[in-house]
Amino acid sequence: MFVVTGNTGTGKTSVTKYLNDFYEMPKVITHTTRPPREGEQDQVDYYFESPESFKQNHYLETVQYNGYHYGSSTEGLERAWQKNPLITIVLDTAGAQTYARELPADEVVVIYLTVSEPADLIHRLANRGDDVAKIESRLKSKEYQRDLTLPAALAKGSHVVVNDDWADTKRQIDQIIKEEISES
Ligand SMILES: Nc1ncnc2c1ncn2[C@@H]1O[C@H](COP(=O)(O)OP(=O)(O)OP(=O)(O)O)[C@@H](O)[C@H]1O
Ligand SMILES: Nc1nc2c(ncn2[C@@H]2O[C@H](COP(=O)(O)O)[C@@H](O)[C@H]2O)c(=O)[nH]1
Repeated sequence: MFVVTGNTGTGKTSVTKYLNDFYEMPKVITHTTRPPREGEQDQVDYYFESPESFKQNHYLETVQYNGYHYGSSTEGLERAWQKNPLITIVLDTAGAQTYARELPADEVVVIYLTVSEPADLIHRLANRGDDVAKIESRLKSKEYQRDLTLPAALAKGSHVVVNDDWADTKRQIDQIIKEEISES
Protein backbone atom coordinates (compact mmCIF):
# COMPACT_ATOMS: atom_id res chain seq x y z
CA MET A 1 0.00 0.00 0.00
CA PHE A 2 1.35 3.41 -0.97
CA VAL A 3 0.39 5.93 1.72
CA VAL A 4 0.61 9.47 0.36
CA THR A 5 0.81 12.07 3.11
CA GLY A 6 1.86 15.69 3.63
CA ASN A 7 0.34 19.09 4.14
CA THR A 8 -2.69 20.56 2.43
CA GLY A 9 -1.99 21.50 -1.18
CA THR A 10 1.36 19.69 -1.44
CA GLY A 11 -0.01 17.45 -4.20
CA LYS A 12 -1.20 14.25 -2.47
CA THR A 13 -4.30 13.93 -4.66
CA SER A 14 -2.26 14.70 -7.80
CA VAL A 15 0.29 11.99 -6.94
CA THR A 16 -2.46 9.50 -6.20
CA LYS A 17 -4.10 10.24 -9.53
CA TYR A 18 -0.73 9.67 -11.22
CA LEU A 19 -0.35 6.32 -9.42
CA ASN A 20 -3.84 5.38 -10.55
CA ASP A 21 -3.42 6.52 -14.17
CA PHE A 22 0.09 5.13 -14.79
CA TYR A 23 0.39 2.20 -12.36
CA GLU A 24 -3.29 1.21 -12.15
CA MET A 25 -3.24 1.52 -8.38
CA PRO A 26 -6.77 2.24 -7.17
CA LYS A 27 -7.18 4.91 -4.52
CA VAL A 28 -8.85 3.95 -1.28
CA ILE A 29 -11.90 6.19 -1.02
CA THR A 30 -12.08 7.52 2.52
CA HIS A 31 -14.98 9.08 4.40
CA THR A 32 -15.44 12.65 5.51
CA THR A 33 -18.00 15.00 7.05
CA ARG A 34 -16.39 17.92 5.16
CA PRO A 35 -18.73 19.36 2.51
CA PRO A 36 -17.66 18.61 -1.09
CA ARG A 37 -15.55 21.20 -2.92
CA GLU A 38 -16.65 22.42 -6.34
CA GLY A 39 -16.25 19.46 -8.71
CA GLU A 40 -15.79 16.78 -6.04
CA GLN A 41 -18.01 13.72 -6.42
CA ASP A 42 -19.47 11.44 -3.78
CA GLN A 43 -18.00 7.89 -3.95
CA VAL A 44 -15.18 9.12 -6.23
CA ASP A 45 -13.29 11.72 -4.22
CA TYR A 46 -14.73 10.71 -0.84
CA TYR A 47 -17.73 9.12 0.70
CA PHE A 48 -19.31 12.36 1.86
CA GLU A 49 -21.07 11.69 5.16
CA SER A 50 -23.29 13.42 7.68
CA PRO A 51 -22.05 13.29 11.30
CA GLU A 52 -24.60 10.46 11.84
CA SER A 53 -23.81 8.39 8.73
CA PHE A 54 -20.06 8.76 9.41
CA LYS A 55 -20.51 6.64 12.54
CA GLN A 56 -22.01 3.70 10.61
CA ASN A 57 -18.74 2.47 8.99
CA HIS A 58 -15.98 0.24 10.36
CA TYR A 59 -12.78 2.25 10.57
CA LEU A 60 -9.14 1.31 10.69
CA GLU A 61 -8.52 4.86 11.88
CA THR A 62 -10.30 8.20 12.11
CA VAL A 63 -9.00 11.73 12.62
CA GLN A 64 -10.33 15.25 12.94
CA TYR A 65 -8.85 17.75 10.50
CA ASN A 66 -9.79 21.43 10.76
CA GLY A 67 -13.03 20.56 12.54
CA TYR A 68 -14.24 17.74 10.24
CA HIS A 69 -14.12 13.96 10.67
CA TYR A 70 -12.15 11.78 8.24
CA GLY A 71 -11.73 8.03 8.31
CA SER A 72 -10.50 5.06 6.31
CA SER A 73 -12.88 2.13 6.51
CA THR A 74 -12.26 -1.58 6.06
CA GLU A 75 -15.04 -1.46 3.43
CA GLY A 76 -13.13 1.20 1.45
CA LEU A 77 -9.87 -0.74 1.69
CA GLU A 78 -11.52 -3.98 0.54
CA ARG A 79 -13.12 -2.25 -2.47
CA ALA A 80 -9.68 -1.01 -3.58
CA TRP A 81 -7.99 -4.38 -2.96
CA GLN A 82 -10.63 -6.13 -5.05
CA LYS A 83 -9.25 -4.22 -8.06
CA ASN A 84 -5.50 -4.59 -7.42
CA PRO A 85 -3.22 -5.80 -4.61
CA LEU A 86 -1.22 -2.54 -5.03
CA ILE A 87 -3.30 0.36 -3.79
CA THR A 88 -2.84 3.94 -2.71
CA ILE A 89 -4.39 6.05 0.06
CA VAL A 90 -4.21 9.76 0.94
CA LEU A 91 -3.90 10.44 4.68
CA ASP A 92 -2.88 13.25 7.00
CA THR A 93 0.33 12.59 8.93
CA ALA A 94 -1.59 11.24 11.96
CA GLY A 95 -3.26 8.61 9.77
CA ALA A 96 0.03 7.80 8.03
CA GLN A 97 1.60 7.10 11.43
CA THR A 98 -1.28 4.77 12.33
CA TYR A 99 -0.84 2.81 9.11
CA ALA A 100 2.96 2.65 9.53
CA ARG A 101 2.50 1.40 13.10
CA GLU A 102 -0.40 -1.02 12.61
CA LEU A 103 0.41 -2.71 9.29
CA PRO A 104 3.40 -4.95 8.55
CA ALA A 105 6.41 -2.82 7.53
CA ASP A 106 6.84 -4.65 4.22
CA GLU A 107 3.25 -3.85 3.19
CA VAL A 108 3.30 -0.06 3.63
CA VAL A 109 5.33 2.52 1.69
CA VAL A 110 4.98 6.09 3.00
CA ILE A 111 5.52 9.01 0.63
CA TYR A 112 5.67 12.39 2.40
CA LEU A 113 5.13 15.36 0.08
CA THR A 114 6.39 18.82 0.82
CA VAL A 115 7.32 22.03 -1.02
CA SER A 116 10.37 24.32 -0.63
CA GLU A 117 8.21 27.37 -0.05
CA PRO A 118 5.09 26.78 2.13
CA ALA A 119 3.74 30.21 1.03
CA ASP A 120 3.23 28.65 -2.44
CA LEU A 121 0.58 26.36 -0.96
CA ILE A 122 -1.85 29.28 -0.59
CA HIS A 123 -1.59 29.99 -4.33
CA ARG A 124 -2.02 26.33 -5.18
CA LEU A 125 -5.16 26.07 -3.07
CA ALA A 126 -6.52 29.30 -4.56
CA ASN A 127 -5.75 28.08 -8.10
CA ARG A 128 -7.57 24.84 -7.26
CA GLY A 129 -10.64 27.01 -6.66
CA ASP A 130 -10.81 26.71 -2.87
CA ASP A 131 -12.84 29.33 -1.08
CA VAL A 132 -10.56 32.05 0.38
CA ALA A 133 -12.20 31.92 3.84
CA LYS A 134 -11.75 28.14 3.89
CA ILE A 135 -8.06 28.45 2.91
CA GLU A 136 -7.51 30.94 5.73
CA SER A 137 -9.24 28.71 8.27
CA ARG A 138 -7.22 25.69 7.14
CA LEU A 139 -3.89 27.54 7.29
CA LYS A 140 -4.68 28.58 10.87
CA SER A 141 -5.46 25.01 11.95
CA LYS A 142 -3.17 23.06 14.24
CA GLU A 143 -3.18 20.24 11.68
CA TYR A 144 -1.66 22.57 9.06
CA GLN A 145 1.18 23.50 11.47
CA ARG A 146 1.70 19.86 12.40
CA ASP A 147 1.87 18.59 8.79
CA LEU A 148 4.53 21.14 7.78
CA THR A 149 7.17 18.67 8.98
CA LEU A 150 7.63 14.94 8.64
CA PRO A 151 6.78 13.36 12.03
CA ALA A 152 9.77 11.74 13.76
CA ALA A 153 7.92 8.40 13.84
CA LEU A 154 7.85 8.40 10.01
CA ALA A 155 11.40 9.62 9.46
CA LYS A 156 12.85 6.16 9.07
CA GLY A 157 11.83 4.48 5.87
CA SER A 158 9.59 7.18 4.39
CA HIS A 159 10.26 8.72 1.00
CA VAL A 160 10.31 12.52 1.06
CA VAL A 161 9.36 14.17 -2.23
CA VAL A 162 9.70 17.93 -2.67
CA ASN A 163 6.91 18.70 -5.12
CA ASP A 164 8.10 22.03 -6.51
CA ASP A 165 8.10 20.91 -10.11
CA TRP A 166 5.52 18.40 -11.33
CA ALA A 167 7.70 16.79 -14.03
CA ASP A 168 10.45 16.22 -11.46
CA THR A 169 7.94 14.87 -8.94
CA LYS A 170 6.72 12.29 -11.46
CA ARG A 171 10.34 11.17 -12.02
CA GLN A 172 10.83 10.82 -8.25
CA ILE A 173 7.61 8.83 -7.92
CA ASP A 174 8.67 6.54 -10.80
CA GLN A 175 11.98 5.91 -9.03
CA ILE A 176 10.23 5.09 -5.72
CA ILE A 177 7.85 2.65 -7.42
CA LYS A 178 10.76 0.98 -9.22
CA GLU A 179 12.74 0.57 -5.98
CA GLU A 180 9.82 -0.61 -3.88
CA ILE A 181 8.44 -3.03 -6.44
CA SER A 182 11.82 -4.59 -7.16
CA GLU A 183 12.33 -5.08 -3.38
CA SER A 184 9.01 -6.89 -2.90
N1 LIG B 1 4.26 20.70 -8.70
C1 LIG B 1 3.15 21.44 -8.75
N2 LIG B 1 3.22 22.73 -9.19
C2 LIG B 1 2.11 23.51 -9.22
N3 LIG B 1 0.88 23.11 -8.85
C3 LIG B 1 0.76 21.84 -8.42
C4 LIG B 1 1.87 20.95 -8.34
N4 LIG B 1 1.42 19.75 -7.86
C5 LIG B 1 0.10 19.89 -7.65
N5 LIG B 1 -0.31 21.14 -8.00
C6 LIG B 1 -1.67 21.72 -7.92
O1 LIG B 1 -1.85 22.16 -6.57
C7 LIG B 1 -3.21 22.00 -6.18
C8 LIG B 1 -3.24 21.13 -4.90
O2 LIG B 1 -2.85 19.83 -5.26
P1 LIG B 1 -3.61 18.55 -4.65
O3 LIG B 1 -5.08 18.76 -4.67
O4 LIG B 1 -3.06 17.36 -5.34
O5 LIG B 1 -3.06 18.66 -3.14
P2 LIG B 1 -3.46 17.84 -1.84
O6 LIG B 1 -2.21 17.59 -1.09
O7 LIG B 1 -4.26 16.63 -2.21
O8 LIG B 1 -4.37 18.89 -1.07
P3 LIG B 1 -5.45 18.72 0.10
O9 LIG B 1 -4.83 17.98 1.23
O10 LIG B 1 -5.79 20.13 0.46
O11 LIG B 1 -6.64 17.99 -0.49
C9 LIG B 1 -3.94 21.36 -7.35
O12 LIG B 1 -4.62 22.38 -8.07
C10 LIG B 1 -2.81 20.73 -8.17
O13 LIG B 1 -3.14 20.67 -9.55
N1 LIG C 1 -6.04 10.08 8.69
C1 LIG C 1 -6.82 10.32 7.63
N2 LIG C 1 -6.63 11.42 6.89
C2 LIG C 1 -7.42 11.60 5.81
C3 LIG C 1 -8.41 10.68 5.45
N3 LIG C 1 -9.01 11.13 4.32
C4 LIG C 1 -8.39 12.29 4.00
N4 LIG C 1 -7.44 12.58 4.91
C5 LIG C 1 -6.57 13.75 5.02
O1 LIG C 1 -7.30 14.81 5.59
C6 LIG C 1 -6.71 16.06 5.22
C7 LIG C 1 -7.77 17.00 4.70
O2 LIG C 1 -8.30 16.48 3.48
P1 LIG C 1 -9.06 17.43 2.44
O3 LIG C 1 -9.55 16.55 1.34
O4 LIG C 1 -10.17 18.09 3.20
O5 LIG C 1 -8.05 18.43 1.96
C8 LIG C 1 -5.67 15.74 4.16
O6 LIG C 1 -4.40 15.72 4.81
C9 LIG C 1 -6.04 14.34 3.74
O7 LIG C 1 -4.91 13.63 3.31
C10 LIG C 1 -8.58 9.52 6.26
O8 LIG C 1 -9.44 8.66 6.02
N5 LIG C 1 -7.78 9.39 7.33
